[in-house]
Amino acid sequence: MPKPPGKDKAKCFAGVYSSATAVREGAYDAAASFRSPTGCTNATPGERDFLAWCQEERVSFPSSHITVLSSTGRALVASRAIKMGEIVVEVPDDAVLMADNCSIRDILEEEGMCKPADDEILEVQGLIIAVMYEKSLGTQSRWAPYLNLIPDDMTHMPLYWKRRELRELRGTAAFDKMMGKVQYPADAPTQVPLLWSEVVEPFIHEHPKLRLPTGKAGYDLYRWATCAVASYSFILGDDKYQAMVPVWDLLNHITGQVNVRLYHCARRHVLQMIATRDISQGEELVNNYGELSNAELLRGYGFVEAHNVNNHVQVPLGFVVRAATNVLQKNVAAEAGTAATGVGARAAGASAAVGAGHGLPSKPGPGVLRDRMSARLRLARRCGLLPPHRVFKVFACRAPPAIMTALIHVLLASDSEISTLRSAAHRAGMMAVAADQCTGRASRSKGIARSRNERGCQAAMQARTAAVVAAAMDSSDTALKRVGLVYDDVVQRMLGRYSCDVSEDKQLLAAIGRHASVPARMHAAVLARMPEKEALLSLRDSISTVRSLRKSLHSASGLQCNGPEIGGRIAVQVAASKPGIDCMITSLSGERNGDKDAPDESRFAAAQFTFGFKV
Ligand SMILES: C[S@@+](CC[C@H](N)C(=O)[O-])C[C@H]1O[C@@H](n2cnc3c(N)ncnc32)[C@H](O)[C@@H]1O
Repeated sequence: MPKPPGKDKAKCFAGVYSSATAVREGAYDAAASFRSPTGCTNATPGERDFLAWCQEERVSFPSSHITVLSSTGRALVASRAIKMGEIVVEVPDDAVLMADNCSIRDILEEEGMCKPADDEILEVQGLIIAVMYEKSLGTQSRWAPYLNLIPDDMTHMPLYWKRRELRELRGTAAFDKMMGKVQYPADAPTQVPLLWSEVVEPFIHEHPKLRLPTGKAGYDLYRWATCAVASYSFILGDDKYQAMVPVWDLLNHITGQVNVRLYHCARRHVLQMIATRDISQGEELVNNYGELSNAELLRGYGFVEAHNVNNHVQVPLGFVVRAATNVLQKNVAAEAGTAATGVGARAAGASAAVGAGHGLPSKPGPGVLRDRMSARLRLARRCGLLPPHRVFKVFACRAPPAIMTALIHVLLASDSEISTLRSAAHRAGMMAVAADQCTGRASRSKGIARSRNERGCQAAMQARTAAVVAAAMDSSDTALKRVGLVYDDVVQRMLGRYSCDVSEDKQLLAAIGRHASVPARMHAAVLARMPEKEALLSLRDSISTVRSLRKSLHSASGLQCNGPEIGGRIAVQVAASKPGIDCMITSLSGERNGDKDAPDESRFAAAQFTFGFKV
């Protein structure tokens, strides 16, 4: 069960939003089409200058114009019907603003803030300083008309929210990321006060000739530039150049409605936006900022959506490890208690039974448990069970990622189970490499160039992953019950971090639906945090029985892989330890290599495939 919110949390919620003075009736038109409570940009005074600047810089968007829409605010809209494949925006390479081409490029380079910097975070800070400097030059900057179009007012971004308002985001991915608690910290805004005091303020002091403001004025400019880079910049090309791209950045994001794609024409040195379908006159040109949840949209862009299929909750790896440690500890304690009172393990109930066979001393010190978890995490890493950026994404109404369940299984495994798992994974990896070498030779003889090493490693990793997932599927009901206890612990802890529970969020949204006036930031916070809680509650449902847990492994939703399918398949079949369990490829897509006589799956040169399990 989730921890009920403490008194202080309930008070904070009720005091601010439910009091008669705060909730005014009639200021919200729920019947109108959705408009994010925060973030819709207004027109800015400099639009005419910007259009003249675009002409000078040969930035063109002949089939569209800037307007302000009631649903998304300022936007780029088709002035006439646009055909699929038409170029709708063209920006010469040298019109973009980057750390590498700004007026203080040499200084930024000397300071290690241009590409390639030692740390990705410094590259982002390099662009932020470039934007600060160009902005501070005023009309002297080559990009002045462009920078003037970026709103001066960025207060929709949570970076400007008051502490009390930020508390409403507690528990969300937005909050954790802003605080630098989870995920890779490079992309802004994250740890802003820290980066200001450790990177940017010292830079300003060391370069007084640049006349960048210091103190509060300096921090204000830094905070604005951070928001501008977070919500208006792009990452270009394989080299991942962080850049401000005029006009490209006038497009809003609407999940599922993207109608352009981005392209770099190296021959003509221009960045292009190309229509991906026919677009009618008056229709908004829509970009895709990524598969982002409301919490992520809010942190990075300051807006939220009404219905966002990308909503999910991010479960930090650390939570899973801590929960597994707790479950182990409780089981050891329960067993010790059982032994002391002489009650049989069966009579002591599930708790003691699920701890059986962990092979730990009756009172393991924190060091013992830590070492044990570290060893299991090393195996998990080798088997591809650690998620990107150390967070698992869990969606409502979808099974939890199979690799998350498999990881918990590994974390709880006894020493003897671990050695069996290790050798199964090793065998699977070896088989994958061997199989890959065969298919690699065949592919090369057909003139398909692929990096053998890379493919081999990828195939081995996938096979090891499949082997440990297969082992988790194959484990006893008792072992899966242990996994369920860890999930319960994770869900409970995560739900306990929010400022209130989901029913309070629902009440608030219902009040908004009844035309109650609620502060915009509060409304946005609810739309960011409620789907996360719903995903956690749905996770709890989907792991409530051993059967559903087993099913979640069968769905193998975390096992979508890119790479050579043959190696994966053979190794997976070898890895399945019990007769009757077979792993097969359930879907294939990719580039066909043209060999009509080859078996079905080998006809794909670099395929995307999904492992499925058949029991
Ligand atoms: C890259 S800019 C897009 C252009 C921006 N509307 C403008 O006129 O300057 C990103 C910002 O646009 C706004 N935005 C983008 N998509 C939105 C949406 N679906 N609803 C509301 N605001 C949106 C947010 O303020 C976001 O920070």
